[in-house]
Amino acid sequence: MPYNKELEAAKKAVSRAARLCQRVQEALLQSDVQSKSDKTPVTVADYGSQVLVSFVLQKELSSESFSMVAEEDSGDLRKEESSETLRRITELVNDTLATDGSESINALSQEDVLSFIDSGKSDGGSQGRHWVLDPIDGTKGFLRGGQYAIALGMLDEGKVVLGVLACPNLPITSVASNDYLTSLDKIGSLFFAQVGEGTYMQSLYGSQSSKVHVTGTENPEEASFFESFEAAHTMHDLTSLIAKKLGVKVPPVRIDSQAKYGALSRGDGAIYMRFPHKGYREKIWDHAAGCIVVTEAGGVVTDAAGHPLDFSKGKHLDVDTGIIVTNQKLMPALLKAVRESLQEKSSL
Ligand SMILES: Nc1ncnc2c1ncn2[C@@H]1O[C@H](COP(=O)(O)O)[C@@H](O)[C@H]1OP(=O)(O)O
Ligand SMILES: [Mg+2]
Ligand SMILES: [Mg+2]
Ligand SMILES: [Mg+2]
Repeated sequence: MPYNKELEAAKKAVSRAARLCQRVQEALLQSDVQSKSDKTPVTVADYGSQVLVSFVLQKELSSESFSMVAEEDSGDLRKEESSETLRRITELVNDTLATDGSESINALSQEDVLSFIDSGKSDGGSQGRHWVLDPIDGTKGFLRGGQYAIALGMLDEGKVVLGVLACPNLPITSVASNDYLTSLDKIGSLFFAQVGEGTYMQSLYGSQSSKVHVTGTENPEEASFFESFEAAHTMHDLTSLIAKKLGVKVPPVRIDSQAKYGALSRGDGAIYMRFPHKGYREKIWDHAAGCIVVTEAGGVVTDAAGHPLDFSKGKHLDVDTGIIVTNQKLMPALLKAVRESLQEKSSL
């Protein structure tokens, strides 16, 4: 398969980054939380995860040219007041690499750490290959001890051709209802897909993978839907109006991050809706990996007008109003419910 080598490197990279994130989540200290200039929480784990993914990909694929579009940059970390944070990230990255133990490497210096973060500075686009990384997607979920994902995709000529989602807190069995919050099942799911080859899932700690499919349901009354946990990230009133019009009976399952795409790809729920508040612009790293994981599992991802997502335009995704995800059978009815709800809302 054309992207096998890249897929193996991507799985290795996100699995390592997931271990680093778990260590930080377990020992989450107030001092690990910083604020970027846009006021979103960013932790040593976001930076550390980006360093590890970047490091592993470049090491495993050393013969290929490397371009990556990633969420974090080193600007704030280069400021004097961040020297303790930079020291902690460097220590965390080196400890994670050392406890992995699979190969001997020289410890990374603080300068190496900054430069691995900055190797995610590409703008992507419609030509050549570009990795697309969200080192921690769902930072708010991460800080709350909830769901988050390390999301890594690859673009080739503007199309997403592979995607890997590590979801360290997602049970490997279904999260079809809000009971997942108290699930005692084994947690840690890894989803991966490459174009034309389907989507697979395995435990984050095992190698046995199995093919997954979106649900085949045609009946909205049986369909459950996923949406953001955070009300600031999606209009919960709009999604509940759409769900009502469609005939969905069960309450929404609220999960942080692209773990929603993973859960949908294995049929835990049938619909994912995301309608950010006015003025928010979507980024490619928030959807690239999730999008291919769902489409290769038989699902459909479009904007509110039914257009496929276009990842070839740089860092941003320009979508009409919001993003909707479901299976092929339910999509026509979902699009109709979305259209009617948006009209109703705009006439209020
Ligand atoms: N105001 C906002 N509206 C919508 N999405 C946001 C907003 N602020 C941050 N995000 C991003 O939304 C995604 C999480 O959405 P959710 O968990 O609700 O599905 C994350 O990528 C998060 O960024 P980040 O990667 O920094 O956590
Ligand atoms: Mg962020
Ligand atoms: Mg994100
Ligand atoms: Mg992030």
